[in-house]
Amino acid sequence: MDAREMKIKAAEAALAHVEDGMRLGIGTGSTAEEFVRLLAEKVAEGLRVEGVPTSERTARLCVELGVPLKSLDELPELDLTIDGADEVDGRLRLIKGGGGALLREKIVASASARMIVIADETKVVETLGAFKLPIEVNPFGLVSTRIAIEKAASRLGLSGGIALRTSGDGTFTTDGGHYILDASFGRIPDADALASNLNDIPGVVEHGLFINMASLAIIAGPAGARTLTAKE
Ligand SMILES: O=C[C@H](O)[C@H](O)[C@H](O)COP(=O)(O)O
Repeated sequence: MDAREMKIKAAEAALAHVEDGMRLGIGTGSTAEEFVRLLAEKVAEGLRVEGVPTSERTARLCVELGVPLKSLDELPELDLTIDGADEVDGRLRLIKGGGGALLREKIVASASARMIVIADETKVVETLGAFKLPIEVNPFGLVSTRIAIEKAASRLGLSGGIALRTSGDGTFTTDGGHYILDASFGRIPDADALASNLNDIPGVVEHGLFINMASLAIIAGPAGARTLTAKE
């Protein structure tokens, strides 16, 4: 089974959690897009759902495939969000934002009664941090904010490069008009402490640590899909 087939397996298993009439948060990324394709087939067969997309990219795909959309202001409380992740640990803590959609993803997941993560086996880790942690920042005061992040990380014994994300020949800009700093910490032994320290930095708009948000992860490997629930 190749990587795409594993993503489809995880997306198929997630679809089983979608019920008629649900208000859905719809994630961003290649795995979430497999979910959108399968969801669109069910919508064409008569399933009634309303989706809130977590990015302009996801919104475009939903419109193209006929998945009905609303804004989060129109549907401020959602039943379920289904989204991908860049890393998942045993407590279902996540790193997200590889595609730059972390802010809207976190807002939408927070507005949802449940969040299910879909991913292939390669995303499951013992300790978060091998994937560079995306940190969304306000362009104003970028250098000061980067220094504040370095100091906060250093207080927790973390070090590593913090790079401004680029795209093509310019700076990558999120749907919200912010920049992303990708932090190469390598290993984040205390993700909860890092999340809380980053939350305290004014120039940080949001970070890619999703803690206590996912209630279930559907992980697909060569042998099929399995579910993970948070270990106590
Ligand atoms: O900003 C992007 C999102 O957090 C994605 O859900 C994450 O990067 C995983 O994407 P993919 O399914 O393409 O690996």
